[in-house]
Amino acid sequence: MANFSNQMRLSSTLLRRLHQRVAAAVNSSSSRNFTTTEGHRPTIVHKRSLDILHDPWFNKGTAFSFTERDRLHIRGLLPPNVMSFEQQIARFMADLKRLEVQARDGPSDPYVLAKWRILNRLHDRNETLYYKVLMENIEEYAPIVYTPTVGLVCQKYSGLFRRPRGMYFSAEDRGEMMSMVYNWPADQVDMIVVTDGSRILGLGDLGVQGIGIAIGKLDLYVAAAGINPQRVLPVMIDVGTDNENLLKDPLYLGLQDHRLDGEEYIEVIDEFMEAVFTRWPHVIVQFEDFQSKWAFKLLQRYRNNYRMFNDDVQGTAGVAIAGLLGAVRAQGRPMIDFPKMKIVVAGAGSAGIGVLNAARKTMARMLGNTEIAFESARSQFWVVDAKGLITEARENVDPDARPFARKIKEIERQGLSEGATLAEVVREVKPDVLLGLSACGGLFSKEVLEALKHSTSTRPAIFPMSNPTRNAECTPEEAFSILGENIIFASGSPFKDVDLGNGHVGHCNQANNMFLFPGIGLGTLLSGSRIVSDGMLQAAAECLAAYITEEEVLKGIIYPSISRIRDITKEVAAAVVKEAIEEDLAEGYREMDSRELRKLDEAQISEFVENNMWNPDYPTLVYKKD
Ligand SMILES: NC(=O)c1ccc[n+]([C@@H]2O[C@H](COP(=O)([O-])OP(=O)(O)OC[C@H]3O[C@@H](n4cnc5c(N)ncnc54)[C@H](O)[C@@H]3O)[C@@H](O)[C@H]2O)c1
Ligand SMILES: O=C(O)C[C@H](O)C(=O)O
Ligand SMILES: [Mg+2]
Repeated sequence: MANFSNQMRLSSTLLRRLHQRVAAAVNSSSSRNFTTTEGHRPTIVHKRSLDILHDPWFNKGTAFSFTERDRLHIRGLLPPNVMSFEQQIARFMADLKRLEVQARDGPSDPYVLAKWRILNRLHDRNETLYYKVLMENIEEYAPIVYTPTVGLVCQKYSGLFRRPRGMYFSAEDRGEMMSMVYNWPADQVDMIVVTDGSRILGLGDLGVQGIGIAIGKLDLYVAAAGINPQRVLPVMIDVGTDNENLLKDPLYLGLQDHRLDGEEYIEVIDEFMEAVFTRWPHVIVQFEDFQSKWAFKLLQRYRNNYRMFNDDVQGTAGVAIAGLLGAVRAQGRPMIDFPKMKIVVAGAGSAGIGVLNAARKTMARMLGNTEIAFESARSQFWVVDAKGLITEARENVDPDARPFARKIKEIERQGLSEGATLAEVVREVKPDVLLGLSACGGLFSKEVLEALKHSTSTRPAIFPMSNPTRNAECTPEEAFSILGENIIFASGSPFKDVDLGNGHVGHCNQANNMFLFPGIGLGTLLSGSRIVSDGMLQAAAECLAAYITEEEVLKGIIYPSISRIRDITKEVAAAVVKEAIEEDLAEGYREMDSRELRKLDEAQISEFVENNMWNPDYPTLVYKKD
């Protein structure tokens, strides 16, 4: 008994001391005061902006009200849906429970998400270490921070969201963006990747959750292009969502309204562009995963006035051209034979049309760049979308696809008609290349691949370029097992090489715009070009095509391994700088003004690029009072 009461006395003394210590700490702290339990006196804080969000004592995350967000300069630094405490708890619990469900789904699912979470926490804690880890293990972790896992992350973003990253501009922020942009703490921003979340990979409309793709792309900007991580900005423009599940989901972090459309939509994007280019006149804006309907329109609207490009339209086109030229070489033929290739493309969205336009232009250039050459190149393509083969007989054909609609007479001679299935088209056309940008997993079915056996090519090429993995039009196992080893295989998401037995290996290339966009961005930045010209994009694609040696190409290797991404990015950036100088677009970067730039030879341009790439090393820190 005596012992027990002694213990009680001891613990109450301890408690009292603890209280005294906390009270003393609170009183002596200059930045932290606490509300007393009695009443609702405000807490005085001496911080604003990200410092508040990064302080576990004060941070309320998505529960900050709009007036508080304005008061504390954090408007735009959080997703727009203000959540209650109860909703926050429900979101956290749903995420925790989901992990248990996934653990029963199969071994790979929880594994990749768990890796993403661990990497993400490191990203929040120590960026230098994060990028060091990513760069030194790029083959292993690019598929986690980028395609395909980033797709899963976007799908589950409401649950995974912890510390905000990047900026959110929403339809509710109309009229406010010019001031909101100053809430971002960095005075210099080199690269913005922006999405409206309307077509994330092949996963459709993911609304505000699409911010994950902008973050993933910028990870590659840092790791591959050496853009300083303090100068990248992922942006989500939340104009609502047409995803019915998200509209109903009480835990969704974005605006729960249908998407803005027409003029209203354009006004929001215009306002965003004006705001970011006002604060950072030299920034480069990469448009990412906008639905096709807007991808082309916005590109045309901004490309002559702003430093911007659309990765899905232009980056993908360049990567595909490089691969197609590789596929010609892999047959032991010279690149100049490219205009003879018969190409079937499944998918006529932003990516498919981007590839078709660029391939047609490349063919025309090789044929002398005349009107006739451009016209005749058109007949090398057969385009199949969700409604089948596109012909001139199609009603309401999308204006961007119209130039590729086949003439009825032509296709009748080939035994085809409007809306013919992909298998029918492949059977009749016997193409050299079958390229998929349809977001339709398994589209290259057994029947389609069997039909490709009759290709007139000595080494047909199969490009199931849709992402993520589940959306790939076929797997390498399916392609190699049906068509044998004498093919070229290139997919958008990574696959492992296939063991074909007897020491033979079916090589899996990754045909992903990651081999171009970081170099296009870096080259544009360092050249100081005011726009991203067709010539600069073409130079980037040609550089990628030339990067692969004759020996590799004959082995079926038409893209570099991702382990070489930093090196190829440096080369691509140098090619872009060179082209910008030749086109007289280069205005220079920092002390390297346009005159100095023009004096550089090829080797010096490469050196200039390399010297301006950020490396993850710890600098020495010294404290200095403001
Ligand atoms: N590998 C890369 O670098 C890369 C780059 C960009 C886009 N992509 C992928 O390409 C895919 C498409 O992107 P998008 O922006 O063009 O999308 P989108 O939605 O604009 O276009 C999809 C197109 O596929 C067509 N389609 C749908 N079902 C079809 C079917 N059964 N048969 C034939 N066509 C069909 C649609 O009619 C449409 O024309 C996505 O999965 C995306 O991840 C890959
Ligand atoms: O994000 C990728 O992996 C490639 C491409 O931009 C896509 O939209 O699929
Ligand atoms: Mg994309």
